[in-house]
Amino acid sequence: MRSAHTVAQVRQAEARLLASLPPGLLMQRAVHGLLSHAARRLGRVYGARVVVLAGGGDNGGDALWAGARLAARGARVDALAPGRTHPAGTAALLAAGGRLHTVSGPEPADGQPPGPGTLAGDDTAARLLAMADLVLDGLLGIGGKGGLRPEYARLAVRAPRERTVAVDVPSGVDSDTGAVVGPAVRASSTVTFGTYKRGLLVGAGAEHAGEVELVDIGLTLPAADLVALDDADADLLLPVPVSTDSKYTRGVLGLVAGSNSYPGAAVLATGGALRAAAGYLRVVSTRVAADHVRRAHPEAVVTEIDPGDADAVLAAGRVQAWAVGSGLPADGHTARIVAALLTADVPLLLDAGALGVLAQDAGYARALRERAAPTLLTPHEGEFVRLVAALGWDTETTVGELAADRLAVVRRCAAELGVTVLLKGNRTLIVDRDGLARVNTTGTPWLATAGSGDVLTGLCGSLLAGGLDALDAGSVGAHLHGRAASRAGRPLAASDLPALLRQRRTR
Ligand SMILES: NC(=O)C1=CN([C@@H]2O[C@H](COP(=O)(O)OP(=O)(O)OC[C@H]3O[C@@H](n4cnc5c(N)ncnc54)[C@H](OP(=O)(O)O)[C@@H]3O)[C@@H](O)[C@H]2O)[C@@H](O)CC1
Ligand SMILES: Nc1ncnc2c1ncn2[C@@H]1O[C@H](COP(=O)(O)OP(=O)(O)O)[C@@H](O)[C@H]1O
Ligand SMILES: [K+]
Repeated sequence: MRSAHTVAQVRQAEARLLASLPPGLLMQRAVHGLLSHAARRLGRVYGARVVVLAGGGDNGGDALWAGARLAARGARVDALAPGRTHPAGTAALLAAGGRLHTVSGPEPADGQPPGPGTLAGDDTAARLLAMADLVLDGLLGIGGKGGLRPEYARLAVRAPRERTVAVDVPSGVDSDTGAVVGPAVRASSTVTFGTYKRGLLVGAGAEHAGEVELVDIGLTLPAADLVALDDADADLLLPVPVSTDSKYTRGVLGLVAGSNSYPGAAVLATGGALRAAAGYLRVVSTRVAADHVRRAHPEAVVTEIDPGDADAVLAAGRVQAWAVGSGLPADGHTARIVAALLTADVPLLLDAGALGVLAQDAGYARALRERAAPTLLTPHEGEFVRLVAALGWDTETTVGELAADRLAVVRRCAAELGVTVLLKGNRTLIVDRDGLARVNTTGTPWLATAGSGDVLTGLCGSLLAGGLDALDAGSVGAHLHGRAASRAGRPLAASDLPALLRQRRTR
């Protein structure tokens, strides 16, 4: 399990630790981790060309110190700085034979840098970066605020992604939100200290960070309210049958999905549901979709209903969870079924057409809040925006806020509706009514294909029926869904996913 913390939490933990340690020791712990990572990436340090991008704070200090250690081991190290630099780090680099260039814009005819070293222009900076075997991005860490200033931005955009290691966070990425406003460093790996910063796991920041390595520097942090599951965590949470189980005790899922227009959604959701946790699957569909499901999945128990026949849905039989919406239109028929299922006292997953129904009437908010059993909503971003518009949120503002602080927006929605929200997309977020959050780090952009969300619905519904709470069902479902996608051929079709869900089990 990877835990993420805010800058404020890191600062507090750092202050406590600094008071008990000799000066500079914390930075040296960070430097030690950074150096190991850099040496591993270089393979051979002696003779390698390394460029350090050095901002004015401690993040620059980390990078300069690591540069000094690499220089001492025979690397050719050039530091490029937009202005003044960390004094001790600079002294260490120069003493080890590294060079410092203050980058001033156009090639300088003459002039004095603000500190030691020489003045250099953009062309020199670009040449050194192009030749570098490795670039350490120490422009800005958790002290960064707002978009990069122009003199920082010029260096940031020239760092070659495939050879750049970000120190703590990629410069230009907001450590708390993952938002990227304007130019920012894109790294192929990031070495972060003490804990994951939220911005490394969520939003655009996750994409800029590349692979993230955590270096333990001894910080003591509070329990995290944002975590990412690893394979082992998902495996442990996954319900497995025991010798006393029957198909009923493993959990029965009721899946209301598919329509004449979208029968495939029912087939896909059924495929996902059959390879998760439930021991018995009741699929409730109108005629065309019901026929498709029967043919594709003989093990599903299919009840055929007339459109909108909510009584027939409830009469399909006892279930431990309902999942409704995949392939259903957001119309009056679906509204009747949604209204009936909202009153059912078992966990309920609402997706696609069911979310469309909720978005048409603010009155559903009350029904959601009044439910005693867990509720999981699984919108993609468009569905999310329409859903919260029904709560009176301004659409344009919501879209902007999703880019600026995705986690905060999903938290607000989950709290307001008293439900767990799974917001799909790259780095799917799962947030419960109390604000506890998970971010999914599995998957590939090939999942952006019609129907893959239907498989996820079946999967998460099945996990709810198997007894997981909504936060676990959503996050384990998203984790397994992404893992299946990583194993799929390319291009991926949504119908490839169910069979690939089968291969992961270790228990
Ligand atoms: N916490 C820990 O446990 C440990 C932390 N460690 C390390 O310390 C790092 C934090 O260092 P930090 O506090 O010195 O901040 P840092 O990120 O270097 O930036 C500050 C400078 O940036 C400037 N600046 C700000 N915004 C800007 C912008 N948009 N564009 C341009 N400039 C901008 C700002 O200038 P000012 O606005 O004040 O003029 C200031 O000079 C942390 O990430 C980690 O690497 C490890 O060594 C040990 C353990
Ligand atoms: N760029 C992306 N990277 C990783 N996963 C993605 C990306 N875009 C979408 N996904 C995933 O693909 C699935 C798409 O679901 P959804 O939009 O509901 O599709 P549909 O409704 O057609 O089934 C979700 O699980 C989502 O998280
Ligand atoms: K950085």
